[in-house]
Amino acid sequence: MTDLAVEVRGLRRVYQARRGAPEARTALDGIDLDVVPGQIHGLLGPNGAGKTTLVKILSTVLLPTEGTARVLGYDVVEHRQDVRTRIGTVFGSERGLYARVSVRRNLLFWASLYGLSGRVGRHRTEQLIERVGLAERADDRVEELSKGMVQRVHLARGLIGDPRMVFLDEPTTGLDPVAALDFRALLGELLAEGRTFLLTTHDLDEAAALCAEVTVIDRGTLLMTSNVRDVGRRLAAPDRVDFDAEDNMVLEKLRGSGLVNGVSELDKPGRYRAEATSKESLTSVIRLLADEGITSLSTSPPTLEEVYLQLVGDRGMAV
Ligand SMILES: Nc1ncnc2c1ncn2[C@@H]1O[C@H](COP(=O)(O)OP(=O)(O)OP(=O)(O)O)[C@@H](O)[C@H]1O
Repeated sequence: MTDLAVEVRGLRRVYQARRGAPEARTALDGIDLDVVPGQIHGLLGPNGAGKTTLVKILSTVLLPTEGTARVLGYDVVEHRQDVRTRIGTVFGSERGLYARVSVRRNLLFWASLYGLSGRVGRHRTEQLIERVGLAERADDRVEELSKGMVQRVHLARGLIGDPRMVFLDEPTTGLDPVAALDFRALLGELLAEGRTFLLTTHDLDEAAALCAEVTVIDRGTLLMTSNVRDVGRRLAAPDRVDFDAEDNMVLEKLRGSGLVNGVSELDKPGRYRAEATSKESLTSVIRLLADEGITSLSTSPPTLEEVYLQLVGDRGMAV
């Protein structure tokens, strides 16, 4: 028995050719993934990378073509029901809720689908309504709510079975910044209760802020799994050096040194960023600056966004 919340090995999924789609399409081409319990694990990748396909297999909605996937120790094919009763799914789209029915009745309905008894279902429903901050709107129809409120109902629905593992597919898409922050704060609380989340998102700042680990996939293959803090160190990309300079001479010297790819001015006037050509040249850049009497130095590894862009490259826009 594994201690991992999600353990995926050699997972492939081919969508077979059919009328209207004459060619078979390989959405996942041998993915391995480990998700440590009690964390938010980010799943990143451009459109069509295979993220939704992976999440659908993990939530037992779709069968794999090859390979294995276990969720909370249970095989998604052989122990489908064990997986289903222990997971929650929150998809960013509007599916899964009855627009003309109240928040409360929607949740009661999902509680009964989950097999909760009337009393437990009612209790859980009231708890979750409170939890997601919708007590005053509980009798409103879902169609009368704002997008952010609907997302909260989705989250409440995903939590109705008190799942240990929650799959979130772009949960903050379309939310205003304040609503997105609220949503993230709520995730933080849920995390503290010992749940595990697999979060699909296109928002790299969100991933960097929320996730302990991130996995990047593209064209059905894994490009990287990394701890978010170490993500910048995963690439050969060299660090940057930020420094204050009053004198253009220093900038010219640096630019002519062959040690940097470029020097650019940052938001603050007089503060610059030099990108070293390699890890080795970084030391020489620092020495050169120090020799010029510049002491206000700080180095930083590439951000998640920079790493992502380097991995995915111009595939970001191409499908
Ligand atoms: N039902 C389907 N039938 C055929 N091909 C499909 C089906 N669902 C997805 N695909 C294909 O599988 C590939 C992966 O799609 P998937 O939806 O998993 O990507 P994604 O990473 O979730 O993309 P996005 O970020 O756009 O949501 C794509 O090429 C897509 O066209």
